[in-house]
Amino acid sequence: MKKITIAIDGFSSCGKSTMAKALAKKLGYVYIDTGAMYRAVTLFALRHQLFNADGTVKEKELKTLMPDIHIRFQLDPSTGNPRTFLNGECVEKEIRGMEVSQHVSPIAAIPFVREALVAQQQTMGKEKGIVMDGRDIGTTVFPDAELKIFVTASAQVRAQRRYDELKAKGMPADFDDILKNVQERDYIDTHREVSPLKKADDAVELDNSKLTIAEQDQWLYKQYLSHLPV
Ligand SMILES: Nc1ncnc2c1ncn2[C@@H]1O[C@H](COP(=O)(O)OP(=O)(O)O)[C@@H](O)[C@H]1O
Ligand SMILES: Nc1ccn([C@@H]2O[C@H](COP(=O)(O)OP(=O)(O)O)[C@@H](O)[C@H]2O)c(=O)n1
Repeated sequence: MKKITIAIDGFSSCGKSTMAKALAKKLGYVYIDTGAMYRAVTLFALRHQLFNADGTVKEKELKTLMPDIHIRFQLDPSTGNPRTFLNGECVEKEIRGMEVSQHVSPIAAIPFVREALVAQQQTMGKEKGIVMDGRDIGTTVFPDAELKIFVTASAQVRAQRRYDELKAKGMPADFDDILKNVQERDYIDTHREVSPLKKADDAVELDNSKLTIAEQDQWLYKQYLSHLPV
C-alpha cells in the first residue's frame, strides 16, 4: 500500500494527538506531536530564565542558545507511545504541565523558532508514512499532504478534557485556569504573523465535541481510506 502524509491541525486540547496516535498505530506509520517540540523549547527557555517578568521572551538570548536545543522522540516500550527527549532527558511529564502551557504560545510565535522546528519536522516526514499533528502542518509543514484534517470543539469541552487528563495523571489542575489558558493560546495561535493556526483550504473539518474517542477514530480511518491515491 502506498504510504501517504497525514496532517492533523486544530485548536488546543481537542483530541488531535489522541486520534493521530491511534491512526499511526493502526497503519504502522510514524506519529509526530509537533506541539511537544514547541513545549520542549519552552521548557528549555523556562529553565534558562529566558522569559521577562511580563511573559515576553528574551529572543536574542534564545536565538543564541537554539543550536543547544536537541529534541527527539523515542517509543516507550511499555505503552508504544512516543516520549519527548530534550537534550537526552525524558521531559514528557514536565512539558505537559500548566507552566509550560502558559508560556508556549509566545515561544511558538517567534519566527526563528518556527523555522528551526519546521525544518526538523519536514525531515522527519520526508519518507511519508507519517501522521503529524499541530497547528500549521497542513498549511506550512506539509502543504502537499494527501490527507488534511482540521479539528475543532467548544472551548468548554476542550478545557474539560484537559482538566480530566491532568487530574487522572495526578497533576495540579484548576478548570478556570485551564479554560483561560486554552482561550489565550487559541487567540495567540490564530493571530500570530508566522503560520497562524487556520484551516487549510483543502482540509476536512471535524467538530468532535459530541464524538467519543472510538467514534472519532472510526471517522478518521474512513477519511484515510477515502484519501488514498488511486
Ligand atoms: N472525543 C473525545 N472525547 C472525550 N475525550 C477526548 C476525546 N478526544 C480526546 N479526548 C481526551 O482529551 C484530552 C486532550 O486530547 P489530546 O489528544 O491531547 O488533544 P490535543 O492533541 O488536540 O491537544 C486527552 O485526555 C484525550 O484522552
Ligand atoms: N505545529 C504547531 C504545534 C504547536 N504549536 C504551539 O505549541 C502549543 C502547544 O501545542 P500542543 O499541541 O501541545 O497543545 P495542546 O493542543 O496539546 O494543548 C500551541 O498552543 C501552539 O502555540 C504551534 O505553534 N505549531
